[in-house]
Amino acid sequence: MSAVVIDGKAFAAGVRARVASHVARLSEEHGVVPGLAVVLVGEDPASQVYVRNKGVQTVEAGMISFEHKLAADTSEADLLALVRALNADPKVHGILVQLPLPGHVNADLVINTIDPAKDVDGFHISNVGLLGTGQKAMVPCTPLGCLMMLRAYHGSLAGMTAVVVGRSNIVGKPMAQLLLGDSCTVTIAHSRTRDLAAVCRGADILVAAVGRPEMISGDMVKPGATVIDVGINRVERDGKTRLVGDVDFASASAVAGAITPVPGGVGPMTIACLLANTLTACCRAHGLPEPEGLTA
Ligand SMILES: Nc1nc2c(c(=O)[nH]1)N[C@@H](CN(C=O)c1ccc(C(=O)N[C@@H](CCC(=O)O)C(=O)O)cc1)CN2
Repeated sequence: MSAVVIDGKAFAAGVRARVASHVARLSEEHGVVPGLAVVLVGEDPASQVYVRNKGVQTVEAGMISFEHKLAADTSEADLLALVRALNADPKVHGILVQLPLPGHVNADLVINTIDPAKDVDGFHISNVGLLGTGQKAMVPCTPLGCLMMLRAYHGSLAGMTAVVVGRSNIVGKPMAQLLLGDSCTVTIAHSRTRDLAAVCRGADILVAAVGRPEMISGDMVKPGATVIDVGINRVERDGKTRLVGDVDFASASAVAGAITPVPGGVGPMTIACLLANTLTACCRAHGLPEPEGLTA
């Protein structure tokens, strides 16, 4: 293996520490404490773990955590009523509805009912539009985390060729917008891209967000490229469940210049950036200066 392994766990700890020190100053100097409300509908085991970790890390950062755990058969109308109540609550600066939602609920409707200023996931159509037009937005946490790590590793990204494999609203599309905003030349590739391997081999920065275990192999990586693996896939190996990314780490790390592992790469940055977004939303709500280096 020749690639530098980018330690997302350590990087995320640094982001959380910076958030915590800004939160402490906010409370001392202005008497303001950021509040994050997380809504979980149902009992999906992975979602339960993510929501628990969000609550713990919110409190560790000195913020207030409001958890709303609703039964899987909660009606769409009741969920919308809760979102509207959180919109109106001045102690709540950030609102996150954990995805996926049960099938009987219209996820787009729920997300678009969140006050865009409190939409710390950055999924509301207003924030999507603001990001796409280069205006001040709430930025989705996972792509924001990837951008922070890329900036820290490279300094300027200007002029680099970036390929994002995956076109989801949560990761692929906002990631491409952020890289474009940092003056990369960006291609969004996907499962129907012709000669995907050749497209990927053109990338100085290769972001894999396809949701297919170990699909990106070393022969698809340009020598020296930076590979960011957003995938979180649970697979059965030798009778055990293992977590793997969308990148085949063994072969890709032999070719890449730098690579994020799974676990311990992009994943921990998702919650760290959620805390950063909650702090940003709180500062904006109170007309206070935003924390530097924690936004796009
Ligand atoms: N409303 C949202 N729902 C979901 C989001 C989101 O950003 N907003 N993202 C994912 C889940 N997610 C946070 O919600 C999340 C995923 C992964 C991790 C993480 O730290 N992963 C670890 C491994 C953890 C494990 O063992 O499972 C890693 O990669 O090292 C944090 C948060 C879907 N839903």
